[in-house]
Amino acid sequence: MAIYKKPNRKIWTGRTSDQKLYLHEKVECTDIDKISASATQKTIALLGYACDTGVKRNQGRIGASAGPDAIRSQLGNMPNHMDEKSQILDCGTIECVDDDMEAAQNLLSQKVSKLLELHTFPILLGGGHDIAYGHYNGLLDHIEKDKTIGIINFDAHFDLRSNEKGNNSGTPFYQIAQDATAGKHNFKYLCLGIRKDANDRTLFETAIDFNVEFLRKKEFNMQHLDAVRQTIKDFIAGVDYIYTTIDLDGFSSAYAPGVSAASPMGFAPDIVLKSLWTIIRSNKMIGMDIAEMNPKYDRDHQTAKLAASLIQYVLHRI
Ligand SMILES: N=CN[C@@H](CCC(=O)O)C(=O)O
Ligand SMILES: [Mn+2]
Ligand SMILES: [Mn+2]
Repeated sequence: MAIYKKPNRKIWTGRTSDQKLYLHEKVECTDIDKISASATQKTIALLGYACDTGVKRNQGRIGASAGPDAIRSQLGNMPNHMDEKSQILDCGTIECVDDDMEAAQNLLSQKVSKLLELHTFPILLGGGHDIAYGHYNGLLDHIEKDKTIGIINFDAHFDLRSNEKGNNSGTPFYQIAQDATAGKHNFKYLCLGIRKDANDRTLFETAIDFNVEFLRKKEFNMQHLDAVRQTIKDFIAGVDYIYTTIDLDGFSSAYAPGVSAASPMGFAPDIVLKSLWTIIRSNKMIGMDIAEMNPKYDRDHQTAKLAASLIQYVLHRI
């Protein structure tokens, strides 16, 4: 079972002003069914995915179910540089009940489709990386049947583990690839930040079998900025829409200690921001999420602040 929990206004606190200088003053809390957005207005819709069942099933450190609220808490106190006419909505959270991750993914998909129908741009807050299966399917259900969604994943991991023994936080892109093989859609997947010390040989083989494009962490840094940009641009040119997913464990633990699987050798934020800009400029992005936020292992809210900063970066530019 899964529950849709309405947004909690109380989480949105921070410095106060009479000019909406801070995001908690700009955010409107609204039930998805009560959204009144228009196609001419830019509306960002935040939706939480409070689930770490996939992490638990994948033998990881649990705690990511508290991720969405940890990100909200940090985002609220950030400066608001959004256009006056644009809106940011907190649309609540999907909660996983009795470890029924599939029900949570399913409900998430339905809500994502609804958010697109309402002309909003969804930014989802995780939660384990199983968020990706629910998010992608919600986007897929909304778009025209002959169109292709390209997935851009910032991650240390492919998350292409077989789901033969069940679904978990390490299987979402394998599940999407399997659905594609069954004829549901095209599978186009670019993974940025892959490392040999974080993926075994079989995962590299699976990636090759599914024609996954990827940049290793040694190629995904500011020294290779032009090549990174070109890879992203070429990938985007071959698809109709982009779904962006950021797994916080792709970042080095120096930047993101609060994750389910620690990553000392991960990438740095600067190359992610440059990449996000390339994606945003394409005007093809229809959804984005931030996964694996685990406040239990965070230090000084550093990871939650990083997640909030990434969202803030997108808010002003999309
Ligand atoms: N979503 C994360 N998945 C990683 C976890 C790696 C780890 O536990 O060290 C994976 O399955 O590869
Ligand atoms: Mn990862
Ligand atoms: Mn991942």
